[in-house]
Amino acid sequence: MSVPLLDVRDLVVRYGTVTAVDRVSFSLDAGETLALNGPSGCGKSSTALAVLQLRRPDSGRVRLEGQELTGLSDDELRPLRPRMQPVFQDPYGSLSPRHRIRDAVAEPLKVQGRWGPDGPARVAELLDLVGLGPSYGDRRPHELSGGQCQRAGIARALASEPRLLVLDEPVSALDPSVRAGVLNLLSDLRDELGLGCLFICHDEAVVRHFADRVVRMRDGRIVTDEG
Ligand SMILES: Nc1ncnc2c1ncn2[C@@H]1O[C@H](COP(=O)(O)OP(=O)(O)OP(=O)(O)O)[C@@H](O)[C@H]1O
Repeated sequence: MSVPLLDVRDLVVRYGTVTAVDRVSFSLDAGETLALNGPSGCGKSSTALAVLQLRRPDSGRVRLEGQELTGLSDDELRPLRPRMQPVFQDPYGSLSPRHRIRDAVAEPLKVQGRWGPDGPARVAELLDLVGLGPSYGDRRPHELSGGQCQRAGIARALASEPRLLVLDEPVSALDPSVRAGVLNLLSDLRDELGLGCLFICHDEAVVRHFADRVVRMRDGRIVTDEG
């Protein structure tokens, strides 16, 4: 039996007396999109943060490609973090306003020791992959539209060569006219690169269109798991 890309078991996240995520379990394969859907406050973002280990879960397990993440120290997690990359709702929030897009996309390559003579070409390739021509590399985030900026954020995430994208409402802040373009880009990347996508989304129509499977949450718990 093959190991799932992501396996989450009995995940619990508490904020004081509030149990935001209450024994949530699901798994996700490479090349698959699993949506977490449900009303505001049901625990979707807390689940995403706990999967990414940006908010350590109070209990439960998170395994990425069979490797247990919970219980690892920050130092032990660091080399594994590139494998799981977040894309958040605010397209401008993930990019420093001071840096040109080219530098934002190059940064993970440099930090991870993968910057060499072919670095600039790799950055151009990543921008092309998300539908941004090379001239966008010269711009700063405020010189891009929300949709273009989200594309640049996706290019930066891809620079880490992730296996898993955790997409937390990636199109909710965008103009409705550009949402479909960004969603289609994400589906194409998922298919081309065999990425697993954990897709947090409150919009039922978007979820139906984009996800292979849907996990619905309410009050921190999973209420159904379709598919
Ligand atoms: N940092 C925090 N401190 C205290 N309580 C929090 C914190 N973050 C979330 N919560 C609470 O945890 C519960 C789940 O919130 P969470 O943001 O995970 O849900 P969500 O489904 O993503 O909601 P939304 O769609 O509105 O972002 C809510 O009751 C929320 O008020």
